[in-house]
Amino acid sequence: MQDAQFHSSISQSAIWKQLQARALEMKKHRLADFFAEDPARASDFSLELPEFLLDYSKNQLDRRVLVDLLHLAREAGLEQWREDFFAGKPINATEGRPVLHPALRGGLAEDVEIGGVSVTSVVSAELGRLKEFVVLLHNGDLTGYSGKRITDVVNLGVGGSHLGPQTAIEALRAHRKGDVAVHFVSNVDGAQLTDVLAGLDAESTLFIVSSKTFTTSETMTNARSALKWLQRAAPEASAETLLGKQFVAVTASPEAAQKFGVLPERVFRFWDWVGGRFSLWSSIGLPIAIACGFENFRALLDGAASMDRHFREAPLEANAPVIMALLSVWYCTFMGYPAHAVLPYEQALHMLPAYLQQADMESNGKSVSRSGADVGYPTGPLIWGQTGINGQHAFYQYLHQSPQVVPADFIGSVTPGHELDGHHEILLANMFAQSQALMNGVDAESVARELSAKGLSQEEIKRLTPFKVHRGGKPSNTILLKELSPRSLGALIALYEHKIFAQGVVLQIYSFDQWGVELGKGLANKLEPKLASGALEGEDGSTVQLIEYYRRITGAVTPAELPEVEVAEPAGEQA
Ligand SMILES: O=P(O)(O)OC[C@H]1O[C@](O)(CO)[C@@H](O)[C@@H]1O
Repeated sequence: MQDAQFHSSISQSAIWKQLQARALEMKKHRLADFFAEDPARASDFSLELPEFLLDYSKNQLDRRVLVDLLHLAREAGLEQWREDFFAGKPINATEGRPVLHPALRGGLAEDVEIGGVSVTSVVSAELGRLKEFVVLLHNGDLTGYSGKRITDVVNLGVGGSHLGPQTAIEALRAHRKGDVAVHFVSNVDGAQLTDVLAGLDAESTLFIVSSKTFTTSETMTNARSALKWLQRAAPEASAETLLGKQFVAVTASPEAAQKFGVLPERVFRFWDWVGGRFSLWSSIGLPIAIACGFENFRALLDGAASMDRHFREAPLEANAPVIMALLSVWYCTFMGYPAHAVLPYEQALHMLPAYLQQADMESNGKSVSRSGADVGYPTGPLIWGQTGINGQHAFYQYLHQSPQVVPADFIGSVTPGHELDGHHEILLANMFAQSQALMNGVDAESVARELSAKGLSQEEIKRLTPFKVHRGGKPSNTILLKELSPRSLGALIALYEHKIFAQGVVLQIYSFDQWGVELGKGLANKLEPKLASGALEGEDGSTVQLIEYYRRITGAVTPAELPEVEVAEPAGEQA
């Protein structure tokens, strides 16, 4: 909506062209040399916020590029978009909605009304209900059909209705409260529900059906199977009783939840102005409040609100989410690096890469600009990763020596989340060493020196050197938390949320819709009834073959009905 005021096609702007030229120039520059050329680089290319230090000095750019990127952001109207976002304007234009997840954590400067209703007041009323429920649960006042106290909670939800809560609960291991265990089932593969239920007692298990739409087939199928499990255990109890006592719903569609049979007082709601992948701050966070206590959930919200304030108020050049967004734009769009690794050096953050995969890729994996035209440039990286130490012994080889450059975020904490001596120093030393190694590499001369010191012959040195050279020049950010707490986790996740938004604004795409996931959902619904029987006309050859194979193996149709399929001779055994 602001495009008339700012550059309507950012890739046609002079600053865009300048950045393209700068990218060619920067590719020739040795990353490690930036520090010698610019002694203040480490501190000037860093931001210290209350919860963490963001060191972005190990990136493949100099001050001029940074200035140009900030210029690009201004030309794209980022400051205006930021204002509209916090003011509750309908910036999710393809769905005609505002985007107000900051309101869930007290992150707005001023209240916003939607349909004449204050957002702040509905949020605080719902939080109050959540708190009461958690207190009842922790006090042992909630019972199952037989009167046994609820000891286990199973969250049935997928995507944003799963990843946020589980990521946060894992991250806050050291902050668990109460003795109610929380479990997650996200996959419609019945193996997961079967496994989780195998360890549980039907008399003392509560299910949370978490679904913004309350139509997601995976979640609804799991919910129906969970009810059947209860019914098998308690044939004497009515479905109404079981649903009333042992089901809770979290949804933006309360009518659908009630229709399913959940009692109105057990339906916790959120709103269509909260995107699924940004919903952990809403009632979707109920499992977090159960596992870690309401106070810790509140601290998580407060941490995120502090990042909202920073993002809202800090000038672009001192704004952590903006800087991270611009670096991502730089690599993905100008330098042509399609992937970005998230590497937590905290076991508790092991689910963060998966969480950020949804948050970032479902938001910015787009190919149409806000005008509806083909965007013509990459809009966001492929996010991947896992805990750094495990990655070091798996895929870091690729990071160090592949010709592909994969920028990375190293995330660690100064304070350990345990009491074991010596571990944390090794962990942090590894984190610092890896970003240093990726940046500096090791040249042929140094390799040869090292091999010679080991007494190798000149011939051997010559033969081995090329394999041991690390070209370096691999960029990274380091986010060093003071400690991993509910508050710092909130700030960290909100940092990435705003990075994602700012990147989308600069690249002129809509970050808050996800039409790309609808196609597959629709086709799955269409194919599901065809698995067992029915005509397959109109389906492509591969799909027909897969379904026919399925039918043959399951015996869904007699072999006589199947076309001849040539079966290849088994090949020799392979590793
Ligand atoms: O909460 P729901 O409506 O079940 O949706 C789950 C997830 O599915 C998606 O729509 C993608 O398929 C996500 O955006 C969302 O988080």
